[in-house]
Amino acid sequence: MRIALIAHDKKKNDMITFAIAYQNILAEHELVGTGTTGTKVMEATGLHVTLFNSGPLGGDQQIGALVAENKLDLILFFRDPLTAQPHEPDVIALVRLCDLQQVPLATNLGTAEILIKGLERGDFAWRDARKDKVNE
Ligand SMILES: O=C(CO)COP(=O)(O)O
Repeated sequence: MRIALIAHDKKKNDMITFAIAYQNILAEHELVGTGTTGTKVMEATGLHVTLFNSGPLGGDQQIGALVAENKLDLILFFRDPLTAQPHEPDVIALVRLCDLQQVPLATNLGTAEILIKGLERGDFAWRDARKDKVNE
């Protein structure tokens, strides 16, 4: 599965803690991420993350473009609900595209834990049939 890792600044520690805790599961999958989040996850875990731009510089939109083509299977996007983001429209657009393509999306640590355990259990097998199929 191809997994996107994104975290707003105040949620980056959550993402690093999560990536360390579930490193063994994440290692079995292809990881992509926004610039700063992906770099921090690589430094903390040694896992490889394909990097896109930083979120405010278009990274969310680049990841959204992959979702639009149904090329992502899981998005872990830890949002900060207490800080205004200059690129809020990009954030909303990414969430919308996940809904469009039925791509599982966690916007907080609690949901991410449940989804990653589901991933380990094989609950994402249905994605194999849908992968790369757009708007069906
Ligand atoms: O802003 C972000 C998501 O909206 C995250 O971007 P960075 O990982 O580059 O900080």
